[in-house]
Amino acid sequence: MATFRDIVKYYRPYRAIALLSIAAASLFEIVDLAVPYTIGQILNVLSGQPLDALLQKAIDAASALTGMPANKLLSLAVLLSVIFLVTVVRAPIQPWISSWFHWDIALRSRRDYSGKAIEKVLTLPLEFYDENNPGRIAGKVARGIANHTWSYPEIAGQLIPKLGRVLGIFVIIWLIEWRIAILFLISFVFILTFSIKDLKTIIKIEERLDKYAENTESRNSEIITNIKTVKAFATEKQELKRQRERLEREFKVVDYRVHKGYVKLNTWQRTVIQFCVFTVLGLTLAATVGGKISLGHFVTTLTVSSMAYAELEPISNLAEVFARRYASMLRFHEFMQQPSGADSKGVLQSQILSTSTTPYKFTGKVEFCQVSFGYDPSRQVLQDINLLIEPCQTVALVGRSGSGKSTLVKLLFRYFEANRGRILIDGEDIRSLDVTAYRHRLAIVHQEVDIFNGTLLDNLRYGNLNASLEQVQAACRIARLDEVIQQMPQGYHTLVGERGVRLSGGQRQRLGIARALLVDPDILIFDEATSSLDYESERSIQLAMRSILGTRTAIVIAHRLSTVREADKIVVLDRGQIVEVGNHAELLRQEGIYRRLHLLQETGELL
Ligand SMILES: Nc1ncnc2c1ncn2[C@@H]1O[C@H](COP(=O)(O)OP(=O)(O)OP(=O)(O)O)[C@@H](O)[C@H]1O
Repeated sequence: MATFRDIVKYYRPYRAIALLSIAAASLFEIVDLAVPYTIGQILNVLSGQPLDALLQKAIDAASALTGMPANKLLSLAVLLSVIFLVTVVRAPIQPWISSWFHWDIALRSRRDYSGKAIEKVLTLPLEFYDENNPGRIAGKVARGIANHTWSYPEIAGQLIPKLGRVLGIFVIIWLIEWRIAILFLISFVFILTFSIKDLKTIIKIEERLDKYAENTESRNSEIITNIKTVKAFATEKQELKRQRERLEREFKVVDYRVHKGYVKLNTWQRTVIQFCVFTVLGLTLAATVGGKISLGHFVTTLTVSSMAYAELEPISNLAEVFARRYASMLRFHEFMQQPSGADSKGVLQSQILSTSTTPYKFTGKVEFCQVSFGYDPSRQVLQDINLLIEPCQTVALVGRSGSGKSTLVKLLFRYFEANRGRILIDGEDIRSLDVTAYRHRLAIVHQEVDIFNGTLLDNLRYGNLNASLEQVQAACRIARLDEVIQQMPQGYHTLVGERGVRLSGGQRQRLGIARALLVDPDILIFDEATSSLDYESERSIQLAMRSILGTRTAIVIAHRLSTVREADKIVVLDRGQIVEVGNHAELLRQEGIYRRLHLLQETGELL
């Protein structure tokens, strides 16, 4: 569970400058108190009452220095100079000494943590993304960072200096009349203690609210991502109703619990404050009438104590705003504490160093030795997998849905680590290799090929930024994408993705194949690459694949057996185990699962 301390740690790199700027801001707030004090003393000069001893000494010193008599005029001149110093002279200095640094630190920290959040996003394990949708993650990060940025200047530049000012006021009143100072202190402690108690309760509700907001955002993002399904099933009304209910629930908590909580807090605070101001007025007046304090001190005490009580409202507002933001800052911290994936150790460092690390080059021989794996260790998804893939062989993985085909590939990519057994590439355990350099030698064509916003060329070069145009064109020819590109308005420079031309499913897959080829991988994996296409697209992709197979190790996961007929080795998986291995003809003779699947498809039925 994250705490306030964890949040403060975000500013640790700027500790020294933060402490200095907070001290400077507090000092300026305290120096400000010289104004009501000096005005009190001016009143004493004007009404012929004695000045405070220290001030009188200063005036005598000024008289000695200038040769002027220590009269009313000199006293007023000295007092005015004090006011000039702490107001006019201070004015241009204050923003640079205090405000500049508060925002500078907040903005630096925002830059640091935005970078760290992206780092986290890039290194979180894949299963995290299975459990949390993009809307939820993006919302958490955006709210957390924004709230951090706004909170720092308010706390460091306002809340703490204001508390410093209240402390200064207490000292002034103490010097004038300690009994009033005690009353002032008690009232302050009382108000602040009860305010903090109330705020703690409200923070708890805010935490709940933050979770509600996250759920709503998460569903919004799902609606946007799955809008085609929403429209196809005509569930707009249903979605709207559900979101409205969520918003209503959020509103009720915000309005009746949080907002009402703040108004109640404000109500009693104001009443108590006004009562305290009134009491101080009564006591100070009594002390003045009783001759215990001068008229100047009466004015000073009354002014500074009113200033102090007036500070209570902004202090409480700042605390309130902080409380509203606190929950999302804690949640952001919890997100940042998520353990990075085991596969990501050193990923970012090795990417930076990639130019200096020697790239791997494999023949493409892969061995799975007694590999067992379960996402949840108590439920094995793969059991005792033993499989040898020779260099440049084409191996097809076949089996019912959920039999573990994709999981096998995920293990090969090191997205997850096997619970038991080893995976070897050219005889080396893949766990002993640098994960980034190793993955650079692998490429996969997914069923759904991701397109990034940019030109076709950017998308093709995604895995290999150094690929020349000739290499790109050659890869596109093999992937049979060249004829598609020729028809595009700007050829390779046509914008695709979010703000560009929409590509069809088949075109996307061919782009995926060309992109994978440009990496020149030692092992190429086709993950059900043709299962969602029409016959013509499927055929052109099969032709593309045919010209690649045999040039490197290839693993094909396919539901349509027609695409794997020509594989050197077909591996049939069933409930996480290899049950049959052989080529097409051999497996047909075995009269096992493969033959049954084959017959099912021959008769036109889908798996
Ligand atoms: N991230 C995950 N967390 C937990 N269980 C998972 C995860 N991914 C897959 N599984 C489970 O592991 C088993 C094997 O899934 P896998 O995706 O490897 O099968 P598959 O043979 O590729 O299926 P399909 O052909 O339908 O894609 C299934 O029971 C599935 O529910």
